Amino acid sequence: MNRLDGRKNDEIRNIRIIRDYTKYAEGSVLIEMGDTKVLCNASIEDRVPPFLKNSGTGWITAEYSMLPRSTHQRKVRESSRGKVDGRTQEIQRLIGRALRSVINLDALGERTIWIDCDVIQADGGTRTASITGAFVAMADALYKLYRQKLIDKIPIKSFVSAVSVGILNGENILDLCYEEDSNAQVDMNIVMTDKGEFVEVQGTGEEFPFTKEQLYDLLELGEKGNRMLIDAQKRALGQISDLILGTKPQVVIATSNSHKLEEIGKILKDFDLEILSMKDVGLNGIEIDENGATFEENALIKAREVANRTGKITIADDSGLMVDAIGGKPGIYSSRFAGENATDKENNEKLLKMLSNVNMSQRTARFVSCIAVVFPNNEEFTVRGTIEGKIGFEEKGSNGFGYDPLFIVDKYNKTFGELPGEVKNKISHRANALEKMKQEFEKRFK
Ligand SMILES: O=c1nc[nH]c2c1ncn2[C@H]1C[C@H](O)[C@@H](COP(=O)(O)OP(=O)(O)OP(=O)(O)O)O1
Ligand SMILES: [Mg+2]
Repeated sequence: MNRLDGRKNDEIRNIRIIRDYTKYAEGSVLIEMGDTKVLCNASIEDRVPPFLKNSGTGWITAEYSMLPRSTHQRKVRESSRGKVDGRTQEIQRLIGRALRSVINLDALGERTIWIDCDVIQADGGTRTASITGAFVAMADALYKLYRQKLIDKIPIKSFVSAVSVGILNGENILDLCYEEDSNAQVDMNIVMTDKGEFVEVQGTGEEFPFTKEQLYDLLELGEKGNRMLIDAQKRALGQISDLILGTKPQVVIATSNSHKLEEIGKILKDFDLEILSMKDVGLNGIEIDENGATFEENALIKAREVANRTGKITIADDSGLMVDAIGGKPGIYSSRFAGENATDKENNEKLLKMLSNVNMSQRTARFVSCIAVVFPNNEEFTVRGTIEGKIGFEEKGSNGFGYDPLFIVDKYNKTFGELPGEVKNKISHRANALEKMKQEFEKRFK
């Protein structure tokens, strides 16, 4: 069957989760599922309803509302009508139940999390989108409490999301839009955790009762949809997701240079990170056009490309040698100094030749390493490290790579080729850049 928007039966609509959407709420998320858009805000209040007073336990409650012009025809505001209708009540209770099911309310302490879901555009599945978005808003709000050290861990037991499934013209379909929903014979909302458990199943076959077999098939489809939604939540939450799940953040080192991979990996050892190579993420050998005008631009080009392809935190390095006597060359062209596929040896020979008439005092140079870090939510930063030295008259030592045998480190009067790797990794341009990166990470990971 061809669906209205060309989707396959088991495909969800395009999902977009935008965090920090408004500025006052502790957690604020705009979730879009196709044309359905819901603003989900989570607010923390330092008290609980009377029935929980002095119990040490927290509470989560939700309100849901549709803006007047979220639908085809204007809908009177419930506040103007003076009462909340049955559908609204039913939905807000559903949202509250779904979120409470995954929170350890004891660990929350005597606090209430208010969840406000306001539908700004409705195209089917507003209650399910509300749950999926509200979970992210709630996680953000709880993370704030955690950062303020008001709670010692985020009291989330599982992720939770919701999706609709249904039977339309005899076929099982996932994530119905409004028009599909209004014509469906069977209509079901499925709320699930990341462990594949059901929190709630609401299914009706008003005109067309359904069989147990059909129910099983629909549950399976719902499971598939929820898995994709929880992936999207994890992506949107980034590091917070790792904190909740107790998993190590995965970081991809986007380099085709095995020496760099080794150096960066060693320097990052004291971080609680899972380091992945290009090979680990199946991107070994991809070509990235380093056409930027600066080290920073090139590092960002590499990191963005791999972050986009993997959805993981990505680190890239763009580095090179700058020699004063030749106006800072080879600079960003260091790896292709003697031609597009030049070897280290060819590059070194070319450099020695260009400097053959330059005496030692004029052979000052520095290595530059620019490290770019790109996060799945498109946040990014760059840092730069350098080390000063001089270019020798001949290659010395066989440690390291690239221009290392020619680069005499001021402090040691030895080349990087002669110095042991441990020494290089403590003082190099890359070590300096990574130290700055570490400071940036500490701001984000603690
Ligand atoms: O510690 C170093 N010791 C010696 N030479 C170095 C160093 N750090 C950078 N260099 C030189 C090697 C290469 O000629 C160029 C980097 O070029 P650059 O494009 O950043 O790296 P790349 O192409 O080898 O790997 P990739 O771009 O996949 O990360 O600077
Ligand atoms: Mg390169």
